[in-house]
Amino acid sequence: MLEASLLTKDFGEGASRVRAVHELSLTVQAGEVYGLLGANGAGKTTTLRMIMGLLPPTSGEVTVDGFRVTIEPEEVKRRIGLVSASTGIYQWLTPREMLEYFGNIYSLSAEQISQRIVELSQLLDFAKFLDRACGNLSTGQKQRINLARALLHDPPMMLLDEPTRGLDILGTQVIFEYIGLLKSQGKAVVLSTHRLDEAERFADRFGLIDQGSLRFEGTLSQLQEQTGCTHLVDMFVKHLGKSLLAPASDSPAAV
Ligand SMILES: Nc1ncnc2c1ncn2[C@@H]1O[C@H](COP(=O)(O)OP(=O)(O)OP(=O)(O)O)[C@@H](O)[C@H]1O
Repeated sequence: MLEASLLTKDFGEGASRVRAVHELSLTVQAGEVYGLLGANGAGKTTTLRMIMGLLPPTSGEVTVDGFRVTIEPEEVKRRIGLVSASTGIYQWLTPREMLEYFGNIYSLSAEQISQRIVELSQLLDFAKFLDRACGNLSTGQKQRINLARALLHDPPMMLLDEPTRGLDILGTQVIFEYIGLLKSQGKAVVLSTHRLDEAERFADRFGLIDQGSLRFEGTLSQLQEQTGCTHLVDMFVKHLGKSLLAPASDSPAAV
């Protein structure tokens, strides 16, 4: 489903040039949750942005469902949904209007849009406030609309960038259920998070990224074998400890 091959991203020029991601390769299959884990500034968001076609890689390639992001970025975008802590909501629109708006952007027909709104409002339990202004909804209710928006075009692949950041226990629970839903629907999921407990609970495989490079990769038992540690948190402290303590701006390798 997803294949990222030797992705590298440099920011800046000359002496101030910084390598945020260095020759990172990973694959994610349909129905699999891949936990992309790393400290602040490790390169997670930069990697996700390259996968989505929002940021051109300095070198390397991403293929989603057979489409190469450097050649057919629109085909790749069409196959990916993004949930990020910073996604905004249109305060003056109702959830129905907002989903109609995004459905049009994704070139869905009016019939497809109204069918998806019915399905998603049942799945994510927001039928009761479909026609209330988003500005008057609670944080948790707005979050459900954002989750629905990411699924509207029924993409086979979902990127979740720190999806529980800033959420309370109930909001976090909604995200947990959402990940379960994505898995049951056979989506390929990349979950980028600092929350190692969350990752350990949901991910089938993990990539531990440090200073832009994937240092360890595998299932929990493979990582346990590779690192000699039982839990993800111990792997971090033992093997990536220095970067956990370093300020974010010091993390990437200067090139
Ligand atoms: N547009 C940019 N220009 C210059 N440097 C950037 C840019 N975007 C990211 N970086 C740098 O690249 C490095 C990797 O950043 P990135 O946001 O990918 O890390 P991250 O793992 O997502 O971190 P966090 O968990 O803190 O969000 C950081 O040092 C960051 O400062």
